[in-house]
Order: sequence, then C-alpha cells, then structure tokens
Amino acid sequence: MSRKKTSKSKGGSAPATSALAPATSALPATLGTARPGPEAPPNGPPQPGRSSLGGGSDFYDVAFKVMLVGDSGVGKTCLLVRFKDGAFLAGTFISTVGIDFRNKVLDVDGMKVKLQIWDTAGQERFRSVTHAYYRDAHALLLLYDVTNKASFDSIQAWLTEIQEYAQHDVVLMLLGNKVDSAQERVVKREDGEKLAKEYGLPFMETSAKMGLNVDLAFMAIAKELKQRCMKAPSEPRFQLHDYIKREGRGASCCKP
Ligand SMILES: Nc1nc2c(ncn2[C@@H]2O[C@H](COP(=O)(O)OP(=O)(O)OP(=O)(O)O)[C@@H](O)[C@H]2O)c(=O)[nH]1
Ligand SMILES: [Mg+2]
Repeated sequence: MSRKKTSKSKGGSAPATSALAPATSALPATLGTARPGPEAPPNGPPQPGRSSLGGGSDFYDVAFKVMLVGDSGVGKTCLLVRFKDGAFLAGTFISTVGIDFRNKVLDVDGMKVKLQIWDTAGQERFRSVTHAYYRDAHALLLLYDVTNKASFDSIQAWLTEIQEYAQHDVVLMLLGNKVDSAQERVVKREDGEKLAKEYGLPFMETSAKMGLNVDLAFMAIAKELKQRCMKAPSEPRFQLHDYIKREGRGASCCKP
C-alpha cells in the first residue's frame, strides 16, 4: 500500500508517485478460465481469461474494476482495508500517495467475481493520477465523511468530475463514512439521502471503523456488475437500490 506519512492536516509533500503501472495496463473486465464467459461486460469486451488480475492467484469467473473516490481523509483506504482484511487502520492518518489497488474475490450467487479495487488519493495534487483511472472503472464508490461538512459539499464537484472522466454506464454509489463518530457528526443522514435521491444514486452510511455496511457496499456493486454482464433472460433483474435498503443497517448498530 503506497502511503506517505503526513501530519494530521491534509499537508504532505510526497511527489505524485503511482505505486502501480500506468492506467493503460489496467484491464477491462476480465473473464476467468474455468467456465464459459458471459457476453461483453460493461465498459468493453471481455479479455481472454487469465488466472487473476494484478498477479494474485485467486480463481475467478469474471473481474471488474472498482474505484474509491472522495476528499482526502474521508476513509477510502480504511474502507478498503476493512473490506479486504477485516481490520481498521487506527492511529495516525497516512494519506494515500498516487493510487493503489487491492483484489478480492466474492462469491456472488455461485459465481466468483473478482473486484480489483483502486484506492485513489483524495488530495487535490494527485487528481491528474486519478483522472487516468476513471475510464477503466466499472463502478465507483464516492465517499464523504459525516463528520466533515466540506467533504460532503465536495460531492457535487466529484460528480462533475465523474461525469467528465468516467464511463457513462459506470455504477455509482454514494457512501457517508465514519457514522460511528456520532458525537462529531455534522452531516445528517437525511442530507445524504436527499443528495443521493437528487442524482438517483444508491446511498448508505458506513463505518470502516466498525465495519458497518462495508461488505454490503462491495457485494451490492459486485451483484450489480455481475448481473449487467451475465444476467440470464429468465433471471429477475437485481435491484441495487432495494437491495441496500433491505440489507443496509443503521448507525444505531454502531453503538459500542
Ligand atoms: N471514526 C472513524 N474514523 C475513520 C473511519 N474511516 C477512516 N477513519 C479515520 O480517518 C482518517 C483518514 O482515513 P483514510 O482511510 O486514510 O482516508 P482516505 O480517504 O484514504 O484519505 P486520502 O488517502 O488522503 O485520500 C484516518 O485517521 C482513519 O483512522 C471510520 O469509519 N470511523
Ligand atoms: Mg487513502
């Protein structure tokens, strides 16, 4: 995980070094090897199967790219570490430098779906690095911090950037993170719901610290992407909004 130690503030002077090969090496959705591949998934035709993306040895049927975006400090890296390792990065805030990615394979209704999750740096100065990765993303998780009004106010600007750089059919989900910090909350749930409704986005509040709704967010994305690229005609359409409304848990579950 390429991360530069910075002080609590958003400062930090590391050069924009991307820890990984440039975006051109990012692959469109990739099919696994063991089972007949589906028709072309969103954002480009499937590539001949490979045992894994990014060098891992996991077996998968289909793979997608998911990107985490949002202001610096909202919890993108922590959300990813919670999802990948089931742990919370407590202690000093270490801002992401450039971009990084982790892989995880999910079992979605018997299908192995690999998510290659790109963790972007929220700091303004890395924005040009982030821009290069949008076009390969099949899904974006757009985060704000419920204890930081500015991060919520930035969402409109993020949506404009997504409109400009990401695929038109990218799956987009809005997440209000750090909902465990009830005392410091300054953005009401209703505010998040209202904004999400305005843009027709699925919305949840999460806590990377407590693990609230984190797995659910990634599973919902995986189900949506899988069904877009391999839904059998007879299969009922997966309803992403309904799914997270039904399965999502409220902040009250965060009470220690
Ligand atoms: N209470 C609480 N703190 C959190 C949560 N998620 C992240 N944090 C804290 O918020 C700070 C920033 O988290 P990161 O995940 O590094 O933020 P980021 O969005 O990756 O920031 P950049 O890499 O600079 O874009 C860290 O000190 C984390 O410990 C959460 O769910 N609850
Ligand atoms: Mg980070």
